[in-house]
Formats: sequence, C-alpha cells, structure tokens
Amino acid sequence: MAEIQMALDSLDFDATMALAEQVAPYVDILEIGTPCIKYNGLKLVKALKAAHPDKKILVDLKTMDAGEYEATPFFEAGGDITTVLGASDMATMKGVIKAANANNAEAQIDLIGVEDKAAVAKEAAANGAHIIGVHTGLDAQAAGQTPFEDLKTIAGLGLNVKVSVAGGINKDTIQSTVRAGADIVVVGAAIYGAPSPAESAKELRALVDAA
Ligand SMILES: O=C([C@H](O)CO)[C@H](O)[C@H](O)COP(=O)(O)O
Repeated sequence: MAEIQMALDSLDFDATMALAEQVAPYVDILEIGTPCIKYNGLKLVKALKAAHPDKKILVDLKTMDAGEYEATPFFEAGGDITTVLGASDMATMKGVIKAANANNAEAQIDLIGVEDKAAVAKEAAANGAHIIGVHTGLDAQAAGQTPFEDLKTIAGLGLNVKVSVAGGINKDTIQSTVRAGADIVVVGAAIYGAPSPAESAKELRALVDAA
C-alpha cells in the first residue's frame, strides 16, 4: 500500500502545527518542507513528533554538504527521514545514510536538478539509500514540468529502495502515480490550497487506498 506524505510548506510555526493536526488522520508521513525547516529549525521537528508520535516525520533538509553532521541532530530530534540532494557528492549522501542507520531512520536521495537520474539512483541504492525521491520542484512546476516521465525511468530500474514522487500531485494524478510505481506520494499544494485541507486529504487517502 502506498504511503501519503503531506508537505507542510508554510513558514508559520503555529499554522504548520494546525495544518498537521487537520490532515494527520489521513496521511502517513508529515513533511517539514525546506523553507519551513530553514525558518523554524529543530524546535518544529520536536513539536511535530511530540504531537504525532504515530506518524513518520520527514525533514526536507535537501542537504548538499556535511551530510552526517547536518542530518544527525534532525534524526535525534525525532525525524524519521531526512533528504539529501542527489546532486551532492556521494560522500555526502553516504554521510546521511550513515546518520540514518545510526538512528534507526531513513535517508532519501532527492533527484531534483540531477541530469542523469538513473545513474545517481543506482549508485545511491548500491550505497544503502533507503528512498529515492523523484521530484519536480515548485519552480520547475511553474515552468510547466511534471515528475511523471522521471517516475517511469526510476521505477523501471527495479532497485531495492522505496520510490517517492513529488511535484504537483493532485486528485487527478495520484492514482496513476501509485500505479506507475510510487511507494510514497507527496502532496503539498493540492491539500494546503484546498478550501478544506482535511477533506482534500481524506479524498486523496480514499483514492490511494483504491488504486
Ligand atoms: O519539496 C517541495 C518543495 O521543494 C519545497 O520544499 C514540495 O513540498 C513538494 O514539491 C510537494 O509540494 P507540491 O508540489 O505542492 O505537491
């Protein structure tokens, strides 16, 4: 069964906690988005984990250097997954993988901006990465890009890792995304931009469970 990850992309601490409370019954993973974690830091990781001990917390650090050093405090604060850029050095990715393993957690390699995504995914998987993230970022989405062709490529490799997909997924695309091989579907704007985020999350949960 595919997991749903809700991307919390507000900068506001209290609004983030309130949104998490609304959507938590329908999602598996609460993601602290990159702008949000830069703005709020470790305090938010601790607060979200305390409020939702039954949910996985993904901290979207998008680490680029000093992998083990940067990721370790976020795992120690309650993060279950942190992200490291596939565009970084393999030594950086290995550092985050090491920190994750030391904390019974997971490292996600984010392929955003990577040219040869298949090559990086294969090497990261061979070095113990837990999750490969196919990701069309917000700026690339604004330029009309989607993650679906990249998902086909990465899922088609048959690597022994989970595949996560992010980039504008909504109620019209979530089932085909799951059927194309996503183990984790990430949803941000389609939930937080809806008139009722809870209703939107509930609808997406039903679609994923029926896919
Ligand atoms: O990861 C994200 C982005 O890089 C900012 O951190 C988004 O959370 C991710 O793209 C999911 O959001 P939507 O694309 O709005 O579904």
